[in-house]
Amino acid sequence: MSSPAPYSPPPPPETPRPPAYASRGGTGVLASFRHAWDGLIHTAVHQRNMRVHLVSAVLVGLVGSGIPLGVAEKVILIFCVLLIFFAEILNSALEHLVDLATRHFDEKARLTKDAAAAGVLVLAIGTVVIFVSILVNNWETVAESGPQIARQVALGLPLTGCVTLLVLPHRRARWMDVSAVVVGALLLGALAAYSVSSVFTAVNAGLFILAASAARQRRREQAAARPPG
Ligand SMILES: Nc1ncnc2c1ncn2[C@@H]1O[C@H](COP(=O)(O)OP(=O)(O)OP(=O)(O)O)[C@@H](O)[C@H]1O
Repeated sequence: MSSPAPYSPPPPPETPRPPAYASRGGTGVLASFRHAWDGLIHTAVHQRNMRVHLVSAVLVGLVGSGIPLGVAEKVILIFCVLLIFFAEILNSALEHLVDLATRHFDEKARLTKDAAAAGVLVLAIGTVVIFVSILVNNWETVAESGPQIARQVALGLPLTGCVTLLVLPHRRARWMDVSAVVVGALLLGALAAYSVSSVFTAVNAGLFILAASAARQRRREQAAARPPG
């Protein structure tokens, strides 16, 4: 005769939580884009690793827009960046799915989340290896690009600082975010004027818009979570 299953107390009733972001209706193509954009912003706001990828991608973009690389190298770098973003977004989706299935410790839940996180890790390590190999293979070009590198560092590091500030989860005064957007946009413009690759300039502009949108969404969520009065 099989022994009765051990008693486990019923889970505490879940307190209703406000939606992470306002759900927008609609089923058209435009609505699909908006939902996808909301998902991207939500991942950037709530996933620490996504914020790390975003800042790292800006650094890759600065290298790509400062040093003249071949088409193949550019395509590989952009593809790696996109692949990491894709993996992190999928990892985040899986985490939500697991949390939806169980709010308790569960071995299968742990395996699922760990496997999804491993997928991102493998891609991130691969990207670093590819990035270093590309720089080593183009070392002559890199060595000849001293002034360009100095300019990318002078303009690019403050831009990276602006993006980092925008994605940081800590509460801060509104003027800090506004200043980061204004200064970042000016730096982007200056970098675009000297860029050797319009594709990487566009990538950095896209990442900057993503960081600014994440900052705006975070402020909205923080304002919504604040007790009234
Ligand atoms: N329900 C669960 N049951 C068992 N282990 C869990 C559960 N939820 C999370 N874990 C473990 O905790 C780790 C972190 O899970 P969490 O949901 O906090 O994701 P996270 O910190 O956002 O992860 P990541 O660093 O991949 O973004 C998981 O990789 C897993 O090992």
